[in-house]
Amino acid sequence: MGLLSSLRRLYRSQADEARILFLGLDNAGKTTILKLLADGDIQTVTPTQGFHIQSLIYEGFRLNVWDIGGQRAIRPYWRNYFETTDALVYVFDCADRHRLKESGDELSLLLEEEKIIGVPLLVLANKQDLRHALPADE
Ligand SMILES: Nc1nc2c(ncn2[C@@H]2O[C@H](COP(=O)(O)OP(=O)(O)OP(=O)(O)O)[C@@H](O)[C@H]2O)c(=O)[nH]1
Ligand SMILES: [Mg+2]
Repeated sequence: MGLLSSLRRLYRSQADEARILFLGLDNAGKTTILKLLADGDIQTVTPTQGFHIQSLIYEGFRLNVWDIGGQRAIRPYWRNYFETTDALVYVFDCADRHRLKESGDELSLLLEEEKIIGVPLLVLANKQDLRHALPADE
């Protein structure tokens, strides 16, 4: 799977597991992506209150993904999860054009955080199946 191999490449250590942080605005699709990767049922996905941990195994490598809720009230708690993170995945809802700026602003704030400096970042342009979605390269 492309995303899992990308995450594996982001993290070049010899260790056999990594801690990955999934962030992005509410409704971006973080939990859905993880459930799909884990072959889970995406019909039952509801907004994440707090956080959810999903373990994914890729070619013998374990990714422990911390999926944090993106609702505005929860965002101040994102920083509590920065410590010991090996990579950060930031998910954009490309179909929600009204909130692209808000999402970009949150990402900019994140990148100013000292604990995140040097942590590999993967930006995921989600919801590309929707006709009005902004293409990933934009
Ligand atoms: N069309 C489309 N819908 C998607 C996609 N990914 C997620 N969704 C839908 O987007 C909605 C929100 O998905 P979630 O996975 O709950 O979003 P989240 O980022 O985890 O949201 P929070 O937990 O509130 O931070 C759900 O209705 C999903 O079915 C996608 O790639 N395409
Ligand atoms: Mg969620």
